Amino acid sequence: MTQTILDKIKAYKLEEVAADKAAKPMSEVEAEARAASPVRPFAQALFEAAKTGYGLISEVKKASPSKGLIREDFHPATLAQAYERGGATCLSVLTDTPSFQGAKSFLTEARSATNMPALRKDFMYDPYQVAEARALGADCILIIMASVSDTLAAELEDAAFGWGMDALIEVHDGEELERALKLKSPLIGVNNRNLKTFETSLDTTRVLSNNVPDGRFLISESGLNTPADLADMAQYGARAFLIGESLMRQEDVEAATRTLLADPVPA
Ligand SMILES: O=C(O)c1ccccc1NCC(=O)[C@H](O)[C@H](O)COP(=O)(O)O
Repeated sequence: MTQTILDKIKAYKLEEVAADKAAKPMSEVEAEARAASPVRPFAQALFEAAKTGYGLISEVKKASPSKGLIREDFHPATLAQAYERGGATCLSVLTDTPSFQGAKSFLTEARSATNMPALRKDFMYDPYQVAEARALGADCILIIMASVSDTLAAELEDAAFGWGMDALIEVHDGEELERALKLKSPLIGVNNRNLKTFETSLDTTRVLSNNVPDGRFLISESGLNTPADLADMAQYGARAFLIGESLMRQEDVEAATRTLLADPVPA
């Protein structure tokens, strides 16, 4: 069977984590996590923003497997500040290096330059990475249901909650959504991009939104470009969005963020 990009990422990520553990034991990472900047309320910030407008998780993203280099002029702290001035609610910072040209330090730099809560955007397979996320200052972690078992997803979620963080549970189809709903987190991210094929369609949110029950908070992720896209997704119950590429391609990130959020459809 051919390997998907997710399989490849998982393989090198497990090696990376094993090397990290050998270099720095869990006890040291836990000590760093305990000493880190206090947790900022990620989910709560989105719930509040969605009452009167849209919640925006603005992504600090230099490159991707599907698009290659997205932004040459890339300074995480400056970009994060532009997002904040433009009205974003939260940050998402890619910390994976091989596929996204991200870095762990980008998370700390971006978050500490703003007052926004931050998501560690990475591929999580081990509670060690969750403690490390907190040590870097993260307020939320990502759990990609396409890439983990139910048991591991619950273990990662428990670890995040144990550190006082939130967990964004990401799904792309009905089966993953059903599994995600067995977890406790209210944050359900529907990724419009199929991470195995890169095919991106807003139909993913349109279809899956029917099966997101009351009490869960729907976040539409990927492939969102315009205010009309956001208004469209809002008709399906998504009042928060995770957006990277379309904002990262703008010269004036602050103005582009403001424009995107300017005219929300009423809640
Ligand atoms: O973006 C990719 O090409 C990608 C490939 C494989 C795994 C994950 C990938 N992206 C992660 C994301 O989900 C997006 O960075 C995020 O939702 C923002 O999407 P966009 O606004 O389309 O940059």
